Amino acid sequence: MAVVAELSSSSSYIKSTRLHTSQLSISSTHLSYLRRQTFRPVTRPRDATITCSVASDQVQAPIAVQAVDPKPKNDCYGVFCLTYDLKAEEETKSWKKTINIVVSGAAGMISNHLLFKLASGEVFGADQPIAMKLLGSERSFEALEGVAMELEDSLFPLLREVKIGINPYELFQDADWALLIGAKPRGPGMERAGLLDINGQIFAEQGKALNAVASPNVKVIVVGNPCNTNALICLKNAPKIPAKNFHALTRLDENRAKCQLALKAGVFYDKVSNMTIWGNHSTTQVPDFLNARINGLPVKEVIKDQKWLEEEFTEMVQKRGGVLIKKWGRSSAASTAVSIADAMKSLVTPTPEGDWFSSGVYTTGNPYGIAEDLVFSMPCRSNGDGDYELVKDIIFDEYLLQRITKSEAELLAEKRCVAHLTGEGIAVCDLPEDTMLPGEM
Ligand SMILES: NC(=O)C1=CN([C@@H]2O[C@H](COP(=O)(O)OP(=O)(O)OC[C@H]3O[C@@H](n4cnc5c(N)ncnc54)[C@H](OP(=O)(O)O)[C@@H]3O)[C@@H](O)[C@H]2O)C=CC1
Ligand SMILES: O=C([O-])CC(=O)C(=O)O
Repeated sequence: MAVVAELSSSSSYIKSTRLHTSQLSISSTHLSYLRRQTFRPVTRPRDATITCSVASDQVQAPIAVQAVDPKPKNDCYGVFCLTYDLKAEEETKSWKKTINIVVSGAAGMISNHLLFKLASGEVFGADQPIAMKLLGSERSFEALEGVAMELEDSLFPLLREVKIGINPYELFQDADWALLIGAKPRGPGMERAGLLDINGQIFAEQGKALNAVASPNVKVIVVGNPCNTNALICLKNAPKIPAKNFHALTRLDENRAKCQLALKAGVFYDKVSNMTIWGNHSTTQVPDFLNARINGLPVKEVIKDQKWLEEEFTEMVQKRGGVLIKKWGRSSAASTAVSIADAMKSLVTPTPEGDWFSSGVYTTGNPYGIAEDLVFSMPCRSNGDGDYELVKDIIFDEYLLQRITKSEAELLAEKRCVAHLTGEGIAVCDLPEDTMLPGEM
C-alpha cells in the first residue's frame, strides 16, 4: 500500500495530500531522518512510499529506499509514528498497558482543552500511557492536523500514539474510552426536534461503529447535546456493549451547583458534597439541595432560605450555560473539559466514603422509580474500576419528586422523537414547549 504524504520544509509534520511538481520520492526511513537527526524506526507498512517536497538546496537527488519496520500500523500522526518500547525503556518499565481514548469533535472548543488534560496524565495518572484517536470530519480535517501538531509540540511523555481521521469504524478500533463531543449546535430558527434528529443520526452511526470495533467494555461519555438522548441513541445502536457503560455528561451541572451553594454558604466549594443532578442536561434538570451537604450537614441546615434554594439556586444552575454564553460569546468549553476529566476520574478512582457524583446513566433497574429505558442523571458511586453503582440511601420530598417527574417527562418526549433512531418504530415529536438546552436563552 502506498502512503502519499507531503513534508512541509518549515515544519516537522506529515500531511496527507496529493502531489505537485518538485517532489522527492523517499522512504519513510529517510523521511524520519530528515525530520529528526536522531530517530528510531517508524512503523509504517513495509512498502510505504512517502513523497515529500523540500527546498531544492536541501536535497541533491531523489532517494528511494525500503522502509525497514515490517510491523504494520494504521495511519499515525507525525512524531507519534515513531516506535517506543515501554518495557525496554528504564524509566517506563513500570508503566501500565496503553489505553485507547477516542475523542469526537476533536477539533472543537471543548476538545481543545480536554486533550491536553488527558495527555498530561491528570486523569489516569503518571504511569498510564495513552493513545489518542481524534475523530473529525472533512470540514475539520486541517484543524485536526493543527491539534495533532500542538500535541506533538507539547512533548507529553505519556502520549504514545495520536491518530486523526474521519471514519469512526477506523478510529474506534479497540477503544477503551469514547468521549463523544462532536455535535451540531442548535442554530437560529432551528427546532429542537431538528437538532435531535441531526445529532441523533451522528450518535446512531457512532453507536454502530463502537459496537463493531471498540473494546467490548468501552466506557462512553456523551457530551454533544442533547446529550442524554444522544447517549440513549448511541447505546441502543451498540447492543454488544453493556448499557451501563454509557454516560451523558451532567458533571458540569454538578460542579455549577456546588459552586453556587458554596457561594451562598460562604464556604469554599470543597465543603459541598453529595450533590446530585437529576434528569436531563437541560433547563428541566434538578439540582438536589435536599440530599446535598455542606461541611457534612444537610444544605437546608446551613442555607435556611428555602425560597432561594427552590427558585434562584435551581434556576441559576439550570440556566448557567445561557448566562455564560451571553457574557463570553460562546458556550462553556474549559469548564466542560474540566468536568469531563472529573467525570472520568470519578470512574477510575474510588468515590470518597459517604459521597457520590452525578452522571447521566441508564435507568433500567434504578431504585428510584424513574421510568426505565432512559438516560437520566442520578447519584453514582464507583470503586474505581470504571464501573459504578447507583446510590440507594436518598430521600425525596414532594418538591423534588415533582421536579424529577418534569425532567422525566421531557426525556420521554425526546425518546419518542427519536424512535426511528433507537429501533422503536415511527418517531412522534411532541416536545414540551419550554424544552431548552442549558445554553439556550
Ligand atoms: N453536556 C454538557 O455539559 C455540555 C455539552 N456541550 C455540547 O458539546 C458539543 C460540542 O461543543 P464545543 O466543543 O464547544 O463545540 P464546537 O462547535 O467548538 O465543536 C463541535 C464539533 O462538533 C463537530 N460536528 C459534528 N457534526 C457536526 C455538524 N453536523 N455540524 C457542525 N459541527 C459538527 C464539529 O467537528 P467536525 O467538523 O469535525 O465534525 C465541531 O468541531 C455541543 O453539542 C455542545 O452543545 C457543551 C457544553 C456542555
Ligand atoms: O447548551 C449548550 O450548548 C451548552 C451546554 O450544554 C451548557 O453550557 O451546559
